[in-house]
Amino acid sequence: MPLITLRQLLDHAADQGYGVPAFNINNMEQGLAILRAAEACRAPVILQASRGARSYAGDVMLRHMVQALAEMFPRIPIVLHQDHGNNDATCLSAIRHGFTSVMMDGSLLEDMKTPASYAYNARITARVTRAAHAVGASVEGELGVLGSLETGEAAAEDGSGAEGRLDHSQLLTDPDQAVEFVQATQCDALAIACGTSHGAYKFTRQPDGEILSMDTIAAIHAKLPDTHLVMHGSSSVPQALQDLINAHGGHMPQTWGVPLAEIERGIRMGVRKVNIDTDCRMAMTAQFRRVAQEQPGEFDPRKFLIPAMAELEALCRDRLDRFGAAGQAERISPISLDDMARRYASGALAPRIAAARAA
Ligand SMILES: O=C(CO)COP(=O)(O)O
Ligand SMILES: O=C[C@H](O)COP(=O)(O)O
Ligand SMILES: [Zn+2]
Ligand SMILES: [Zn+2]
Repeated sequence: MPLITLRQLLDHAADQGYGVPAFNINNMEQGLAILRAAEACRAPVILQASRGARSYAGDVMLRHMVQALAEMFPRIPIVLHQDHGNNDATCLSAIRHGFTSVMMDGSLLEDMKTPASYAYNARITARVTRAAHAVGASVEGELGVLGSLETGEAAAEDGSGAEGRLDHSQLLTDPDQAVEFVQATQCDALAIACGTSHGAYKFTRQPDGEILSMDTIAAIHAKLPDTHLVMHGSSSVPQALQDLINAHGGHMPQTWGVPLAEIERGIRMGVRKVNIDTDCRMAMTAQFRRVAQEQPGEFDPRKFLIPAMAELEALCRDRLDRFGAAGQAERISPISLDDMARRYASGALAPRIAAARAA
């Protein structure tokens, strides 16, 4: 089937009460593993490419790769989403290359390091949303800066993250401002900050409410019950993968990610898109290390990539299952971008925030 939009998928997920993992993709092996998982559990899926992925693989390669996946897995609804777009050009060029959805991350300036003002964020997100909706594509905005409530820092290892120390007011999305932001920008989905951060080193202990603020999500959902919320930095950093990496020559200091039970709780509170990259990286790397150590004479890359794909497929299957996306694929028939554009133009897809105003 043709690629579908994020908005169509998340409206369905909200209606049926499930969440959708958004897996980052850079190459064919990740694409095959993710789609094999989706096919096995009959789930829709979001593939997202960062700016780093676009320069690693190239826009033409990514476009054709995802088209090939859609052709190979015709029963699976696929969204192709730009992860952390930093300006209009990144988002609009993604749409030109066949992405059906973009994230305009105006919580940081274009350098993706400097926290931006609310006014800047609202202005650029509204502008990108107008342009994207004119051609039927969806937009995810972000309010609040991702970073650790333990240290006040964003993970430096990753392509997108604030530099310097942040205070609690920056690290936790303000629910009232979230209402204002959705109204001002008309975005389709809202990424929120609640103490998660990108990369493997999110928490120095099993997180509790002090350092992973699920209450923030509950408060935003209470004010914006119809807005699709997005959790970034949602890898669980499984102990088994840390152990597998470390047992085969790796050196990852002990760390904790976002417990799956907390993500499941988030899904019950309006979280519809759950961003996972680090876990996918760890799954493949663990198998690369295992094969390299157990078979030091091996030099065929496929002998590394085949078990790496199997490990990633198992991880993706687990997430699609646990978030409730399994079995949903056949319930979705694609709405074209042109039709989505008409629906936006008619006002039918405008954010519903009356309940928030009344509160
Ligand atoms: O949020 C992400 C991509 O936008 C990925 O987060 P992780 O680093 O936790 O996988
Ligand atoms: O935004 C976070 C993702 O993990 C993408 O990372 P990347 O920029 O290294 O591809
Ligand atoms: Zn951000
Ligand atoms: Zn992210």
